[in-house]
Amino acid sequence: MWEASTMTDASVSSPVLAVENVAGHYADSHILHGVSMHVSPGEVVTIVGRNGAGKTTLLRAIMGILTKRSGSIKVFDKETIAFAPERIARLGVGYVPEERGIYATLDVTENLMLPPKVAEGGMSVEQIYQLFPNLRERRKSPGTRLSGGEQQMLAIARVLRTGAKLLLLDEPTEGLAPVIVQQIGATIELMKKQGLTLVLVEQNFRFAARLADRHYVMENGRIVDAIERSQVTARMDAIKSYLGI
Ligand SMILES: Nc1ncnc2c1ncn2[C@@H]1O[C@H](COP(=O)(O)OP(=O)(O)OP(=O)(O)O)[C@@H](O)[C@H]1O
Repeated sequence: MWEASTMTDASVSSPVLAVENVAGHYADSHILHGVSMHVSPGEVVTIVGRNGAGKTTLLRAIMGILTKRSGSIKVFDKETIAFAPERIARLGVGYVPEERGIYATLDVTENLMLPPKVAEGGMSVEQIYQLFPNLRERRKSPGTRLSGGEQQMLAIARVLRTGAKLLLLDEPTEGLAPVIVQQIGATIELMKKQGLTLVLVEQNFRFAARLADRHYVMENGRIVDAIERSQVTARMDAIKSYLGI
C-alpha cells in the first residue's frame, strides 16, 4: 500500500497551512475579510457556512487562483501570497474544485495521468485502481459516461497520483447518493490514515462531523467560529443556527 512520505521533525511541529488575515477580491467585490485559520499535519479540517459565505473563494485564495489577495498564506512554512497556482501546487497542494474538472473526451486512465506530478510519494495508477476498484472497471470509459460519484472519485484519485500532501476538496459530496457519500467518507478516512492533510468545504454537516478534527465557520467572508471535534455535540445548537439547519 502506498504511504505518504515521512514527515520531518520541523513539519510535525509547524502547521501545513497557516492563513493569517487574508483579504480577497473578485474585481471590485471584496469577498474575504481578514480570514485566519491553521491546519496541522494529518488533520482534516472543514470550512462550513451558508451559501455565498466565501468558502470556495477561500480555497481559491489558498490555491492562488484568486489573484487579488493579501495577508499571509503559508504552506509547509513557505509564504505563498504572491505565488502563481502552479508554484503552490508544486509545494504539494492538490485542489479538487466543486466542478471536478473531468475531461469529457478522455477516458479514466487518461484523466488520471493528466496532471503533472508535484511531489514524490504519489500513488501509482495501479495503487489507485486498488483503492477505487470501480474506477478500474470503468478505466476505458470517457469522462462523459461516468456517474457523478465516479467523477468525484476520479477527481480525488487524480490529485493522489500527483503526490500532493495537502488536499483542498470543495463540496465532494454535492449531489451524490448516500451510498456514494459513504464511499467518499471512507476514502477521506483512508487518506487521513495515510498522513495526508485535508481541507474540506462541505455543506453536509453530518458527513463533515464524522471526519473532521475541527470546523471553521464562515459568514460574510469572515471566520466567525472554530469548533473542535470534542465540542461538536455540546455546540450543536450554535452549529445549526450558523448553518440554518
Ligand atoms: N467569479 C466571481 N466574481 C464575482 N463574485 C463572485 C465570483 N465567484 C463568487 N463570487 C461571490 O463571492 C461570494 C462568495 O462566494 P463563494 O462561492 O466563495 O461562496 P461559498 O461559501 O463557497 O458558497 P456556495 O456554497 O454557494 O458555493 C458570493 O457573494 C459570490 O456571489
